[in-house]
Amino acid sequence: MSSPTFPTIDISPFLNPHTPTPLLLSTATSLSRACSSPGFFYLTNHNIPPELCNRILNLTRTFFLHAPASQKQTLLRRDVGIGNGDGARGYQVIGDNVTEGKRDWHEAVDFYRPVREGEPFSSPLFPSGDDLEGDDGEKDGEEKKRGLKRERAPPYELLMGMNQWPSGWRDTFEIYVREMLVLGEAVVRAMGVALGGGMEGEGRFVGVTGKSWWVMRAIGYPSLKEKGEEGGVSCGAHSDYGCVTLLLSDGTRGALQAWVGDDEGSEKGGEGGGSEDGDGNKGDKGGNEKGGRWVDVDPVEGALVVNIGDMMARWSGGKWKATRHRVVHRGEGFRVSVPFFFEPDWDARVPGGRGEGEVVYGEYLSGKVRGNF
Ligand SMILES: O=C(O)CCC(=O)C(=O)O
Ligand SMILES: [Fe+2]
Repeated sequence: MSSPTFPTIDISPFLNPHTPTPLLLSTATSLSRACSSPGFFYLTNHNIPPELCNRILNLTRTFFLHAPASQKQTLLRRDVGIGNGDGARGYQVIGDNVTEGKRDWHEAVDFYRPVREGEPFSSPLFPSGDDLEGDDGEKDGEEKKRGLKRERAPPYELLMGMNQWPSGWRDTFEIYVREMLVLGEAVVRAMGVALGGGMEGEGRFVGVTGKSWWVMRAIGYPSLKEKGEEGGVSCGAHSDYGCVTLLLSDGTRGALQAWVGDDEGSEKGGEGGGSEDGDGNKGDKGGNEKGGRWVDVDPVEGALVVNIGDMMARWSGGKWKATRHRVVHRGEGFRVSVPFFFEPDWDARVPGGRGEGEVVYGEYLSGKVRGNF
């Protein structure tokens, strides 16, 4: 497969409060070009310390390769109504997801925004608004001081449970989440400028992502070769369905691939046909392979790989693409990646896409996770 020509966006102008306007505008223009086509790009000067990224990847690798089966069993994602299950958070074994009749050859731990007091607002999924968040990294100290912190007890509604942290992960990953939220906000400010045609657009997405219902997946991919699954996929073709995906991965090459070359990668691309995944971050699967090709999106030292999801494609009025991608790891070694999905607020209203009306993001996400779509 030929080398990718994915663009690089230096996001530092949007992280520095003293950046002169012309530089902000030119960054936004480059970003817009990258989001229109190919819909994947490298993000540099993002301010995430390299040591933190390494710690995240090392914790992930060590857990998947060395954690005792009993720990994985304890963290298992469970269905709503079963123990502490919320149908979303927790550990998934290899082969849990099936795409086009083939098992996705990865294991993963999924985390979501902690559920906080009074959130997510008017959702019928969470009518009381009374529960306090027990695993809230951001307000942890403050809540403890005020004597408010307590664990919420199961049973949980769909998506409303507690994050299941492997031992030794929580402190480091919560720092990482905070960094990702700062970065995500900078990226959507730049996107607002890009779509708004000037600096007045900068706040456009801040109001609908300020309480981002983020998702983070820590993923482990054994080589398909080692498992005798050469014909299979590590993660089947899909578009992400939220706003912006910020992907950290190890140095494995030739694994992540993006569909480049036609518009079929956008929201309703392809003929469907993917089966339910329930991963909490996947848009449409399946695909029509005419008129384009799969191109490797190899890791670049110090850069994050970024792509946009279906919700941002909708907000762009179809100008930008939620490019389909997949992972096919047939090389050597065990690959790890940690995508962070910077998503809309639970109650954000997102305009209709092709053939679909407006959606409230939390309801849309619930439908995806429940597998009704
Ligand atoms: O592991 C990767 O490189 C990408 C994973 C992915 O596309 C996803 O989880 O949505
Ligand atoms: Fe994805």
